[in-house]
Amino acid sequence: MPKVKRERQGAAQRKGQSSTQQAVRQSITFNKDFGQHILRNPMVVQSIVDKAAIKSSDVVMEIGPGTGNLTAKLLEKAKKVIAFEIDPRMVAELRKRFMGTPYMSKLEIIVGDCIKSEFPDFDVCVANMPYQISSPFVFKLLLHRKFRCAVLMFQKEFAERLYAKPGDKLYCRLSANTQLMARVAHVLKVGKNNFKPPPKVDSSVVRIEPMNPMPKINFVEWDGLTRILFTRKNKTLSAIFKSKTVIELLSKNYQIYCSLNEIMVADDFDIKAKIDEILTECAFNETRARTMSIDQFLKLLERFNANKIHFSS
Ligand SMILES: C[S@@+](CC[C@H](N)C(=O)[O-])C[C@H]1O[C@@H](n2cnc3c(N)ncnc32)[C@H](O)[C@@H]1O
Repeated sequence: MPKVKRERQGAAQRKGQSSTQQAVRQSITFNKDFGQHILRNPMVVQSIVDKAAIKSSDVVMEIGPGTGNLTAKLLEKAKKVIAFEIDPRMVAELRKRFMGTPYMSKLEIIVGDCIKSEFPDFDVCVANMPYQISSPFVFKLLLHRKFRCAVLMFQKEFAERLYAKPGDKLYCRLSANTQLMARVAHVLKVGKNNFKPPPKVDSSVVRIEPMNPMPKINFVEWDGLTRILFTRKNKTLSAIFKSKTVIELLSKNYQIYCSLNEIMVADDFDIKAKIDEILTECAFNETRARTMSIDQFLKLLERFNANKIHFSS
């Protein structure tokens, strides 16, 4: 072994690090394209695992185990850990780290992109994942539904949008979509220096618990409504539903739904009058998306759909 490697190893041993951790430190160059920022603060690792409240009967799905700092703690608690890792070099490091330990039999590694792969059955999800996949991952996870909780690290600003409340500056479509399907709580802020190499941004950990039962709604309709409202989140609903583009879209769908139900085909005037009636009945004329609660969106959607006004054709 070259002299410099032996010396580094000696220093690491004095700091009480295991030989597997040292091997990892010496052999990997981190790939920015895969968002590889290794969590190196054991206290943060422990807080994440504690918040996940893992039972000994749980299957944990981990996204992006990297060199395995979180994985090691998850394996201590869970019945099984299924880890998605896109980078084969990291997979090799993981195998090196856990090979020959009692944990290896509890660890299943899926080599590939977690966004493009089907999720296995799991109870708890834990992830310090690359921030570029945050948004598609959250939606994939929420639509998967069948899990108890997820404890996830995100870029701080993304996390803040997940749990922002109506009226908060960061409240947006992401907040409403997420909170429709889950309870989201902030767990911990994590500064850049807790990672190696340090990212350019600060991070936050959130805990997500899917609603049980999930609201029984048509998500395409929900998405259509919230998309229209949040792209104009500072405008009153009354102004939004007077806009030519919005009325054109809704009239087209209205005609389709009316003819499906063998109702006489309506013109733009009919739909405008109906929308006016609904907004007045719900007292939403002066309401703006940026202050609307999930229940208010649901109420508006229900009233629109009950009157054959749809956001998808
Ligand atoms: C921020 S690092 C975290 C590593 C480790 N969990 C930790 O906390 O130290 C993100 C990890 O996710 C992996 N990764 C990136 N994109 C991925 C994807 N689409 N699917 C699965 N893993 C991915 C990277 O290779 C990297 O190991």
